[in-house]
Amino acid sequence: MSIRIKIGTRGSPLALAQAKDVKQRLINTHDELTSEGVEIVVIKTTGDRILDRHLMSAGGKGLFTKEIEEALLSGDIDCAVHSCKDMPTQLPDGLTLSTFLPREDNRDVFISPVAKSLNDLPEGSLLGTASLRRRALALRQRPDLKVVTFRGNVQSRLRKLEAGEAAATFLALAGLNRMEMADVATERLDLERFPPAPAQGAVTIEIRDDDQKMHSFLAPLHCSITTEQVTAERSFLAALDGSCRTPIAAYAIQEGADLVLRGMLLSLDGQTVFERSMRRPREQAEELGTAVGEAIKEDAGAAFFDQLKQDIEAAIE
Ligand SMILES: NCc1[nH]cc(CCC(=O)O)c1CC(=O)O
Repeated sequence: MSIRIKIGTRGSPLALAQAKDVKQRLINTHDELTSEGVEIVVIKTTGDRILDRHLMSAGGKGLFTKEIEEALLSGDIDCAVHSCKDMPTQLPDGLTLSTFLPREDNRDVFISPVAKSLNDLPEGSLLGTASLRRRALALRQRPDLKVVTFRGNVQSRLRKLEAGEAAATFLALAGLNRMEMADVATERLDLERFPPAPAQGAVTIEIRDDDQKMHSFLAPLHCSITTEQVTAERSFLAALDGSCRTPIAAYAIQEGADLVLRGMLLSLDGQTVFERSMRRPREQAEELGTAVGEAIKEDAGAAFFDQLKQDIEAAIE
């Protein structure tokens, strides 16, 4: 009997590259599965339609997953492939992130036609980014820069840069690698100086949580190292702010039997930075994320969060 699987995904070139990668991995690990047996179903999300407003004023991360999750719950698709960093920390009832693929490089890159590095940008240059984290990290180093919101997929952001709408932008190296476009990067930013978003560089597969068959079917694709890292990073995010309206960075790495998580919270102008690094046994990834998040929350204090909220509301259109 032939197997048929429907994989749901957004339609951006990056999302399609990731869905095709999952399809290929499934075919490689399941002899009984043919290319015709796997259908990639492109689903347009609210987030893809809203291009005129800042994402966060329109409602945040869930906008890119809502329609896909509805298709999953209704049985129109069997699984959904996502960039893990775009996933809200809370999923709808009945759904779960069952599988994490081996992680790509999680660093950000700096891209500019006019400067070799962030430090080399002319005084007062325009930076194009919609990410509060990238904005804060850049301003921390270069408070003289001005920020303009860059939305849309990787290709459209690069077109805006080309058209001179900003002097520089930042992108995730992972996405560029997956689209074989890493040569557009001007400078690779190191993790210490420019820490990534929680879960950056990881692809995850979402399924119905009672779908044992799909869970076992996807098992050969699962990477436990990535799962530990991403679990710690997302639990850090959840402890601080599940809504992603916060300039937050985090990355976890294994050191022997331990997992070490570095988390960072910044003011929008990058001039105030709270950071913590903690270690726990690898099987306590979730607790590690919570501990780092709680510690930073306490360091920052309620007044910091009140001010941050005001700054963000004033900054986004
Ligand atoms: N928000 C869009 C998004 N979601 C995931 C990636 C990159 C791929 C990844 O982090 O896995 C990107 C583009 C970018 O930030 O450059």
